[in-house]
Amino acid sequence: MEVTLNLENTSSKDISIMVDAFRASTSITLALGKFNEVIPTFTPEKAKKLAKEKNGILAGERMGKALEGFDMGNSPVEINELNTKLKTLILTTSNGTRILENMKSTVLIGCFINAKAVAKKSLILAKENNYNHIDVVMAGWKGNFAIEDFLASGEILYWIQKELCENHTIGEDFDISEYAQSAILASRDYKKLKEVIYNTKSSKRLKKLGYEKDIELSLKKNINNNVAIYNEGVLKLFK
Ligand SMILES: O=C(O)[C@H](CS(=O)(=O)O)OP(=O)(O)O
Ligand SMILES: [Mg+2]
Repeated sequence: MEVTLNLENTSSKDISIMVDAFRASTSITLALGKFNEVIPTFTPEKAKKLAKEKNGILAGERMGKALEGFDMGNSPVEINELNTKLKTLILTTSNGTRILENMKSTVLIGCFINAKAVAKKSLILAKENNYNHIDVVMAGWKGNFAIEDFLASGEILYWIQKELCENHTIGEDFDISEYAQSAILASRDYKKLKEVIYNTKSSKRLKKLGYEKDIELSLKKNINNNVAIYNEGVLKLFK
């Protein structure tokens, strides 16, 4: 079993865990507690068209700001407070949903709030399908490194490493890349982690737009067991 970490593009044909802590992964994870399915689109135009066809809630942002004519932006707090009978959420975001387009492996969605759950599910999926490569893929910001995704990936990788160490021998049965090991090490001091993330460009941009509560919620560790799996263009709960 090979466990790696990448930015934006996956190196695995087996399993990729897309990590966009602020905010697409957190939004999708919480949305699957409200909706049967989340359909990510790569453009706002496609999102509008699909929302009509599917009679779904239309959610999306660019640069953090809710898109004109949409029902809502990409706020996990707002998604969590939704009260709707509709069963489909259409979501288009600047980074997280966009990078799904090029992923040819089985894709799970990870973030701080479901880190332990997505780590466990990825190993179950690997075992069931005889997969040998789990790649954690940071969404970043417009192709650039974003520390919140690095540290959220570190939390997910910590649980993958813990599970593997309990049942296997490192270096013989599995290998964790040095990049992935760096994320695990960097994510261990939770107090320091929150301090650093609250002062990032992403946090400053979201605070300026009035989304401070999204930052707070997205940084909570392991409060939710929803794990989304991406199949034929649709995100559903991986049961
Ligand atoms: O909606 C978000 O939080 C971000 C946009 S930005 O980084 O705030 O500009 O999109 P995401 O695709 O969730 O990273
Ligand atoms: Mg983001």
